[in-house]
Amino acid sequence: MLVLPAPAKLNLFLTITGQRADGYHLLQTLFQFVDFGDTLSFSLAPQGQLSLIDGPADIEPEQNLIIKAARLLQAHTHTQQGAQIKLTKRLPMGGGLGGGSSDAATTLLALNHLWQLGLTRAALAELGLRLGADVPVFVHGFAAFAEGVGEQLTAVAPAEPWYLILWPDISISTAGIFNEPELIRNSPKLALADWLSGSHPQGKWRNDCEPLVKKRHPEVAKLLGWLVEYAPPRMTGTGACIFASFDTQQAAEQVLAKAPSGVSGFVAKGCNQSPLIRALALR
Ligand SMILES: C[C@@](CO)(OP(=O)(O)O)[C@H](O)COP(=O)(O)OP(=O)(O)OC[C@H]1O[C@@H](n2ccc(N)nc2=O)[C@H](O)[C@@H]1O
Ligand SMILES: Nc1ncnc2c1ncn2[C@@H]1O[C@H](COP(=O)(O)OP(=O)(O)O)[C@@H](O)[C@H]1O
Repeated sequence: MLVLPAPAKLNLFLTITGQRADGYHLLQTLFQFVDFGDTLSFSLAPQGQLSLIDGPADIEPEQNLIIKAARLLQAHTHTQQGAQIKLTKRLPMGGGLGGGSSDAATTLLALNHLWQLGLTRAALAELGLRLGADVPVFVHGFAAFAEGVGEQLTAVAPAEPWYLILWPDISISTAGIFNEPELIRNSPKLALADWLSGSHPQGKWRNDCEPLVKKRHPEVAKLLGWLVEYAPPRMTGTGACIFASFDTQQAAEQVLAKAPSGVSGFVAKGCNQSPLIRALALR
């Protein structure tokens, strides 16, 4: 049996610089992983059979990105092999932590290993992009400045602080936010060096989705207003998760312990190499 993590990602900043003809948005974002997420277990099954244990009840197995990733790999390689996959879900869905995309990436890497397919990381990332714009960064597993729809990656090494990650009890649809006419879509496109030196005119840690999400989801605005009393808060992706960085685990835990009722969260360490890649390298 192969047991592997599917870590969360944070968008340390995120701007939208335009839109493609197919409707997808052009982004500039900084992805970093944290050492907390879902866990997946894989064992071999005969005759191409695929099954998922403990998938979220509100997602049909065939709609789950885990099964979609496995089927895509089967179709691409014509393998006759199957798998039984068990999911331990810890990340909130629709939280901007990329849990579904991370589950898909872990599935692609795990089954490539288990089925001995020999596909390269680049080939798996290309397949993954068909499942979601966020999948390639999880397949490559290095902290990255991303452009395009989030798939053009440049490795970077931002500081690795402790993060407090919090969310109100809501789920936000990524497609819903990207479909809103009011969304900021014309941020200036900056060179990576300018981003890193903090010379963005609208602030180094900007997230263009935040003003709209705050307007549509007052719970997020309220939580950002609460966290700012302790540390500068940011939002990841299209929300609903918000986060702040701390020098120590203890400092982050102390704020978590004071979180208002109805708010969930965890403390995790930022990591520039994904826990998934680390776990695979140790095998
Ligand atoms: C916004 C980001 C930032 O990291 O994070 P999340 O908030 O979802 O975690 C991602 O780009 C999300 O990636 P992912 O969640 O894989 O999105 P997808 O499934 O590919 O797309 C969902 C929908 O969002 C819109 N979409 C997504 C990405 C993008 N660059 N432009 C878009 O317009 C499209 O309408 C698409 O139908
Ligand atoms: N294994 C999975 N885990 C989470 N969400 C999944 C999964 N498979 C499909 N989905 C769908 O993908 C959507 C986006 O999920 P997720 O990646 O967790 O959030 P976000 O894109 O906001 O970071 C969910 O609302 C759900 O409908």
